[in-house]
Amino acid sequence: METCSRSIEYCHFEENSPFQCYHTSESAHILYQLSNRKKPCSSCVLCLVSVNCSRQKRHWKKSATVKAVFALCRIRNIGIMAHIDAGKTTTTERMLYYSGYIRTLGDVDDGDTVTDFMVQERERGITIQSAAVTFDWKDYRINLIDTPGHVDFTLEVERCLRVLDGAVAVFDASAGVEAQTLTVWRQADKHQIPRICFLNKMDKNRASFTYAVESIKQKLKTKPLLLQLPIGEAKTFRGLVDVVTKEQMIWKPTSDLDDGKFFEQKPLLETDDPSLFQEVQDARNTLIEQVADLDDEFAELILEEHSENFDLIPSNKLQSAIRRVTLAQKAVPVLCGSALKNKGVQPLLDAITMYLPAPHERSYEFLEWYNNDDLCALAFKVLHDKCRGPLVFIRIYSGSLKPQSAVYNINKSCTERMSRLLLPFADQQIEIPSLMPGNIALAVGLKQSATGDTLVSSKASAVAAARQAGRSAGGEQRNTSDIERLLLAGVEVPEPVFFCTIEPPSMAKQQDLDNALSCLQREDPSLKVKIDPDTGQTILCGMGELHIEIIHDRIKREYGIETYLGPLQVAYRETILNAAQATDVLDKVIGDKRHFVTTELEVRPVSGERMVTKPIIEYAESVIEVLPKELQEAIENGIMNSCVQGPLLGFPVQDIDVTVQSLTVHPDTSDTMISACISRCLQKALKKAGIQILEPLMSLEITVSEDHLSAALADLAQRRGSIQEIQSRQDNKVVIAAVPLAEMMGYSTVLRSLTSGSATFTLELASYQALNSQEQSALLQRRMGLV
Ligand SMILES: Nc1nc2c(ncn2[C@@H]2O[C@H](COP(=O)(O)OP(=O)(O)OP(=O)(O)O)[C@@H](O)[C@H]2O)c(=O)[nH]1
Repeated sequence: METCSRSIEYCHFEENSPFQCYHTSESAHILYQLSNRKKPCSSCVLCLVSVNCSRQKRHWKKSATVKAVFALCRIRNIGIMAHIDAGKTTTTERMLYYSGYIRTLGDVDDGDTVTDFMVQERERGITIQSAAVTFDWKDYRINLIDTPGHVDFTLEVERCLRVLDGAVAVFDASAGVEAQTLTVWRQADKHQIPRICFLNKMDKNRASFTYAVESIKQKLKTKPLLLQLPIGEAKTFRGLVDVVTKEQMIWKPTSDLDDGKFFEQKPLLETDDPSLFQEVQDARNTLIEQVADLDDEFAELILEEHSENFDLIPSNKLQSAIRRVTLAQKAVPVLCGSALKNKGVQPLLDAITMYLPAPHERSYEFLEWYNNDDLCALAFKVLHDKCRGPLVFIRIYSGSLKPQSAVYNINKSCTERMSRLLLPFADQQIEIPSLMPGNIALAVGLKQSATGDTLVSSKASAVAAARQAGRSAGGEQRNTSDIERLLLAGVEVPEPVFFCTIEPPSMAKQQDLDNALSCLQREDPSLKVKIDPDTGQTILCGMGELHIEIIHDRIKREYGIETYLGPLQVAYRETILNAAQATDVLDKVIGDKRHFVTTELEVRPVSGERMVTKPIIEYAESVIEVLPKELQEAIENGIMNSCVQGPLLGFPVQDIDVTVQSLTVHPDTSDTMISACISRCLQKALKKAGIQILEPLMSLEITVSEDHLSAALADLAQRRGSIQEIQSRQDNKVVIAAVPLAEMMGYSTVLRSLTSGSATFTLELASYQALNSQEQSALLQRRMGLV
């Protein structure tokens, strides 16, 4: 080891490390990651930049030393995900405390945690926005994202999962797998994210390690690898045994401050507790067999060297095999603890560094399309800061980013300049001189970039990458799909299910409200804002009652506008009952040009398991043979526009097939006129086909004690609910039902009073179902103000 003479703080050099030291400014030096593509020179491994965190002095270390850049293999981009209230925020808070970034432990119930920093989060004790926190643990850089558990904020979870390399799924050990865990687990499957399970709340009365593990096996259909066994359960829970090393970890209060920082770690001996010793021995053998079944390299090692005695298998060999199995997503390590009682979080941090992947261990097909130095980054979240404007969270995959540099936004087709780069420490940010692949940071100064946008070095590099993408797909030519592939897998924004009007206190405030809504939309793509074409009113569309309530609250607190919300309404859909045809003629002279279109369209209902939100567009052979490409776009725009507002109640039209049977267009006709004619013709055809209103059907899961079960069921019967299953979960009953969303307004208050606050529920969109004719005419009358 030698020390770099030009470093401001200090900087170690190590032979053959893939880093090079650069001195870019007076105040800081950075390390440049060479990612095997450039020649290694004498290299920096660690670079420390001293940072002062002046805000939140009570909470934060006065001067936290933050390493500017880490070796790629020592970075972990990790998410914490779970069902609401499983303890994600509490666990994150402990991680920050043990890693030394906060001096006192915050508590969700006292509203003083670091990651739940929005006023609404602190008041309600829930996570709404995902918060990115960067901290270091034993020479590893952990970029951790605490995600919301409430279904109304599922999109927020999805958005974050895309930039993560690994995740910790937190469970309430007394409840096992709950509804929202299943949702986020499926999301993580979709993004192929290796995971670790943490069975939290082992101190709770009904906590059961065995029950929780069984429910992971059954409901998540995964293979749990038990890396720890609890010592005691519920009130007697006091520590863990590491199954791999057979070491016990016991947390004992050392002083008045029972913060769990210090714990006793020593080998578990047979004399300590013979039955626990045997249990651990058995668990280790089972673990070895499980891993050997899933990993050939480990199986070979056992067969060749240790088939006689598993005890002699070195822990590090077993750990490496567990790591390989976890990265390949063949199984999931399971750990346990109690974040609230400060037990088990340090071993969880060790497991994150040991078993979850570094950025370079994940494979991204799109990286092949970029040259080595070319920037490829994803904007995955936008926050609005009153002083600094929009702050864009960026995950960088290749190339590097520096303050004051220009980037090309592929989604927006524009070049933007960022002014500064910041490391996110919950609501505090620390300025950094550059950003290397695998890292997450905040960019200041990007005016256009929104959640989900792909950023590259320049337009030329986007075009070159598109060409490369086209070549690897086997095509010669660059086409739209190549460009689309360059956009790093878009987040699917679910359609909102609720809407209501929103009005400013006076017309003078309308502009301010519009600004606030556009900022909030850039942050949250699941929030939709529309203008009612008949009344001119602004309409707010969201994912649930809580979502709209939070938006309303934020407009008041963050933008100082007291708005009025109209009654919350359900976002229905329209579809057609039969096939029908319609014709239309548009003949208009504007200036010296004659716009002339005649068309005939046929609509047919599409049936199937899955709903088809966008219309399927087809052309009769006689049309497609002579149809120029430019006209096709105008036709499709007309069809899409028409489907946004159905002819009966103005709700989006779904599950339809539209065939263009004939089309005649005068040469001078503009595209707008073609779209208008097609749109009008389609409305006619839809009306003729008979409109069916569809309502959102929700999947409801209520966890309720046996005493209150009948009250909850009786209430459900009045809400047109159909009970699908009643399961037992420890001492509770879990009711799974399907209920129309229209019947669920204010449900949380009703359920609370029916069950004395003991029941919890989750509500998730399952499908859309047809209203019967009585319900449909009642709805029509209500909408027309007749009842
Ligand atoms: N008994 C017990 N309670 C815990 C534990 N961890 C968290 N809690 C409590 O569980 C509740 C929820 O904790 P949070 O950390 O906010 O859970 P969360 O998963 O972040 O919740 P959302 O962000 O709303 O999804 C709080 O009342 C915590 O005090 C634990 O280990 N044991």
